Amino acid sequence: FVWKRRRDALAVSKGFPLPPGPQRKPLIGNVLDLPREKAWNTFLPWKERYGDIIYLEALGNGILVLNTLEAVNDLLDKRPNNYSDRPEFIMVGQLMELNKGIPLLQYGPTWKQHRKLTHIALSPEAVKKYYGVQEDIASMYLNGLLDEPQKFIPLLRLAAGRIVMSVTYGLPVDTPEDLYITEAEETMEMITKATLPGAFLVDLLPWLKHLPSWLPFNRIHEIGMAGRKQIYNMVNRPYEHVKQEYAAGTARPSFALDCLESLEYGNSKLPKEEADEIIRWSAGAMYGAGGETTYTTLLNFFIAMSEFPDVQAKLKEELYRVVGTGRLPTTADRPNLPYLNAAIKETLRWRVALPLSIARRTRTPDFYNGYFIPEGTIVLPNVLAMTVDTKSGIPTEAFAPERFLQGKVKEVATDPYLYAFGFGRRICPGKALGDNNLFLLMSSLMATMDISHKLDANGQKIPINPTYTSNLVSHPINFEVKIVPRCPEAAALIRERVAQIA
Ligand code: HEM
Repeated sequence: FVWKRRRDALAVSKGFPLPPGPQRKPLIGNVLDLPREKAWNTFLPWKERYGDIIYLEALGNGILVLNTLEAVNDLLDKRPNNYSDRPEFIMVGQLMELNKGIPLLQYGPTWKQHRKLTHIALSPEAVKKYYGVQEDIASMYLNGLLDEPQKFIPLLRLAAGRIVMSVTYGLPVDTPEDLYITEAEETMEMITKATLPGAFLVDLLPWLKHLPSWLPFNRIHEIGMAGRKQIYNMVNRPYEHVKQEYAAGTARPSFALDCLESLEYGNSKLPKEEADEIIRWSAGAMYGAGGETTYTTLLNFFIAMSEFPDVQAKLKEELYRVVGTGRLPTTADRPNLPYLNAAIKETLRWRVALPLSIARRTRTPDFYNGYFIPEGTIVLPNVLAMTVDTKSGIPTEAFAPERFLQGKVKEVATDPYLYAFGFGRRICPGKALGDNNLFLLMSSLMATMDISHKLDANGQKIPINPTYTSNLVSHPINFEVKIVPRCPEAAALIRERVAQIA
């Protein structure tokens, strides 16, 4: 550590300063400048003060905030060997062993093996076989809304969870909540809490993990082991289920089945146990990565539709004109729905689900635009800053799909697909699948439901002022909207569609 600091200092003294940022205090650096919650809100105005890249230091750890797409592309896309590692999480990653899954795996041969499987099983071509499952689950969600519209949030969680479970393990679309899904939800909640900054002292002082477990007051290993058990259950149970079905020849199409076949499970060049481990953990990573992101983006869509009824009216007009009112939209309709496609982009931009993406870490020292970036620096793409639209002329706070439509504005806003799903070699491998989730859920909601503010006893609109969580995936909580079928025929359409599900 001392050697590293010396070398860093040397480079700085050679005329390469660290990037600009708030003044660092001796020893503690910028600890007092960093908020405990939603750091992205603090970073946003800093862009104006310090520029496109900002450097901070907290207890000896360097943090680089990249405020523009250009800086992110220059470093994460064009220098992948140096910018594709993840920061080390001691409690969740090492002690609970979550770093066996793709999102936390360090860039290297094991990560590459996992990613190869995701390319085979989640490529835009491969995920076409899940369109039917996604359409079924979207219509089941609408059916749930007919019966219990006030439960639109838990029902959405269930729908997002079912899609991931069906796609990953081939579980039936009506998989009951208590079969794997509740367990996965509880595990994800535990992981989310454990990764909040400051949750565990051992993440700030890694040497604590070497303290023997028998020491009084040392609960690090006990907590780590309990978390590990929970994570192992989440990863193992559905995988063992699909393996049994595979052996019996009854497995439905799924990510796990594709992987088992592509590695010619049991007959692979890789030793069987190694192949087994790779499939188990690459499948096990999907729930955490795919469920919450879909759910969060849709919640923001519900808010936008209530707050911007004129956009909702335009979406409906387009759907009635293109799809008609006699059936629900399917993925095949997508190319004919430009306004809806622009609304999906706008939902990804308006309240971006991962405002700081997923952090990276530099492997070696680097130089960029005359600045020095030390080895081991945590790199945060400031995606929130990228969502600020200064090009189209439409205020950035407005929910306006028009900002992405050629001919409607002088210059279209930056395409959110360039930042919402990550960057470079670690870009989201579930992008095609996740994007189709968004399309099907949003289009079928617009085709059948009216979404608006709830009214109080005096008939006044109840304002929607959600709080946003401070998690990696920041979702809105504590809000309500009114959801009603647009007409009895739309309700009947949903019931008929659900009755067709085998
Ligand atoms: C609206 C939906 C989604 C959004 C907005 C989203 C966004 C992201 C982002 C921002 C990253 C970080 C990439 C980086 O480090 O540069 C990521 C990674 C990842 N996503 Fe997604 N995602 C979505 C859906 C999904 C789905 C449906 C799956 C799989 C079923 C999935 C699987 C993954 C995995 C495995 C990673 C880790 C990749 C790695 O570290 O190499 N995502 N996603």
